[in-house]
Amino acid sequence: MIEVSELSKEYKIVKKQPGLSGALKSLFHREYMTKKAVSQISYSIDQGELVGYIGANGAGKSTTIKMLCGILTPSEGSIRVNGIVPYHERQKNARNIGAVFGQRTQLFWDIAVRESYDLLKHIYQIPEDQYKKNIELFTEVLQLEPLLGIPVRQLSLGQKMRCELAAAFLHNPSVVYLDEPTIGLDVAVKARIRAFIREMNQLHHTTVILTTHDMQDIEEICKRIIIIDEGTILYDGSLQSIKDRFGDKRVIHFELDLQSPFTIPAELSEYVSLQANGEDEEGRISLSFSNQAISGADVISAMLKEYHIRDLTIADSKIETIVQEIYERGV
Ligand SMILES: Nc1ncnc2c1ncn2[C@@H]1O[C@H](COP(=O)(O)OP(=O)(O)OP(=O)(O)O)[C@@H](O)[C@H]1O
Repeated sequence: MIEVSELSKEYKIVKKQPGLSGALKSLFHREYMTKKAVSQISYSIDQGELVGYIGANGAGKSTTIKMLCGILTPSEGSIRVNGIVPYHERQKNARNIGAVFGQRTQLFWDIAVRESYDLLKHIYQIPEDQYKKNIELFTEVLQLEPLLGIPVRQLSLGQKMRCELAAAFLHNPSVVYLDEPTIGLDVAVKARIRAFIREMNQLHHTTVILTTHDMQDIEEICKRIIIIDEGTILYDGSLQSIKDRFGDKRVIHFELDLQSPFTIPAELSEYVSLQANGEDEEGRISLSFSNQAISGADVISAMLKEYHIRDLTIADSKIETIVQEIYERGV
């Protein structure tokens, strides 16, 4: 139902000249350079799939989602969503999709939430019974009742996000794109939002493409993940198979009293590696290793012999660790 083939997107950006004279010069003569944000990606997604679209900052996730929604036109390649080319038929595509983009709102700022929903009902021509049913269900699952009479501008971030999600699903779209739907929210609101997304998928077989930096979102919602790095796909497959493949990876975060720069103790050098961010001024470092090769207890005891450890935490979310490893070292 979503077919992406050899998709690329380049941005044309103005080359900045240094200093005031450079700024003045560029008023008259602009030099451009291109930035390849997405490069030759291909995949297909079936109806009803829950896909996590993940990658480090600047990897190309939002650019891809914007092309899927029809907001941006690809530089090369093609997209079809339910047979529609989104950037050619934006309006037709919009009837089939829902979207939530982080901080931006599709609700009307100055009117009560319920009135925004009424307007969306007219825009999408949602039949009365479907509208009523959805409002009732969404109000219950997302606990919207106390919010419906309030203008969007008076809502907190978490309240607004719950209202946004309801708006995105109101017309029973076949695909919903969610860009960071849980960013900055408290644990209870995150849980409610995740439960809502799962319920919508079960009820209507809605396809959900979710970009997030929160690996708990991925664990709780997605069956498949696509990892993107510098515009290309690093991994596309089931969450379970990546866990099976990399599930032995562990990370321990240490806070050390360092007198000199950190070096890995000789007895660990074969088994552990220092994570890419190295050490910070507080003496914090992270070591990753395979627990097939060495146990966490042995890593800690070797560290204790050489360093004074102020504190340590063992990374608790496996997928978090795996993804960090993949971002740093590839698949
Ligand atoms: N409008 C734009 N003009 C020029 N370059 C852009 C534009 N939008 C994004 N980019 C660049 O394209 C690359 C991919 O950006 P994109 O926003 O798709 O990444 P992302 O994976 O969504 O990142 P994040 O997790 O930080 O949201 C980045 O290098 C970014 O600087």
